[in-house]
Amino acid sequence: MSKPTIDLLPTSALINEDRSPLIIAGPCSAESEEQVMETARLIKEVPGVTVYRAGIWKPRTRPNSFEGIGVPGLKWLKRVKQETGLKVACEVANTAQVFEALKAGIDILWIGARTTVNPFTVQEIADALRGVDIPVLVKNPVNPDLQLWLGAIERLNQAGLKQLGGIHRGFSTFDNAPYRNMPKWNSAIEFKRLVPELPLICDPSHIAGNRELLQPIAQRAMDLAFEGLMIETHVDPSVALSDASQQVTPADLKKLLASLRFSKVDPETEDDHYQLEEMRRNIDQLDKELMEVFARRARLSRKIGEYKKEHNMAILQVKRWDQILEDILEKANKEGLDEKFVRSIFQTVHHYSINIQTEIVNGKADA
Ligand SMILES: O=C(O)C(=O)C[C@]1(C(=O)O)C=C[C@@H](O)C=C1
Repeated sequence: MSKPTIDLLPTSALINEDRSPLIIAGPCSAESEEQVMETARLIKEVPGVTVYRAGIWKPRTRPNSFEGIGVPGLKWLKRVKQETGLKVACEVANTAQVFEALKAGIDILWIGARTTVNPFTVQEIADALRGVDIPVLVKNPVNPDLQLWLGAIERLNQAGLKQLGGIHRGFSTFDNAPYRNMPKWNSAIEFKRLVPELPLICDPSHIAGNRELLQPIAQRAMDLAFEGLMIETHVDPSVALSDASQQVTPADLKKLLASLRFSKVDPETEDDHYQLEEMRRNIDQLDKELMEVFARRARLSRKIGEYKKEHNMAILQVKRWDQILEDILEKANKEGLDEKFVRSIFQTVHHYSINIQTEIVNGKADA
């Protein structure tokens, strides 16, 4: 996947000056003025939180559930801003909502996962924001499609928005257990590799779907050098009108944040990392050796492919493959390597070998 160029401001409301993680907290939905204000007063006391979030319009899967308080809730967010000094953020999903949010002086907007999937809507939102200098966070689309996610960010950027960021809220797949949305950390890592300049915030609440998993997910995000966290926080989650099981109290948010290990992002800025450099050179050497071994294996597979063609033999030799895998896993076990890891590598290697031979035998690779 080619790396897109996103033109961002060097400083933005989405990046803390000291590069500490941006912490966004607040209820899933604004429900009443009292709930919004009470939650905000308590969140204000949680160290690290600088942005208050609340859903004003809620895209619900089924009708007849709470779909958000709508425009009146914006006034409450304005009050939060005035009385606590926290920045305020809400989701927008169409142009009418964009205009209302801008009118109310909302500081940060975000685009939800169900909106990111639709380039028409994203383009309409981008057009509505043309010429407005407001930070916008874009949640990943529901499906694990990085191009769609990047495309939404590019649309906003091309409309002149230069304070942008992503929110990783997990992906909906066939089997999400034990999560509400699969984190697919590899996709997040690939996203970071493609747009390293773009701040990436993790939303453990929507990945987890329950309070219990929040801490390990948030820790993983910090270990993967995410630039921030968005955590749904409600003064009393037991009576929340939406997503009750994934919200925490401000007191629990404080405990959760205090439990996290925040590591230094870029060790290369330090002078004294000879040992690390030495180990990295060794890793680079091993990777080179792995490549050479893969190349030798591929050449052998090609030769076997030619032999199979000549002797009209089937490409897949299932007994042999079964034996190879069994031997490899036994060896992996002895070496103390994770079986799942080794199995998936060798399945990929075998699949590649089958493709090489298919091209030789049939003149084209399979899917
Ligand atoms: O042993 C063979 O017949 C091979 O072609 C090698 C190989 C492999 O790459 O491991 C490839 C295809 C077969 O299904 C089994 C094994």
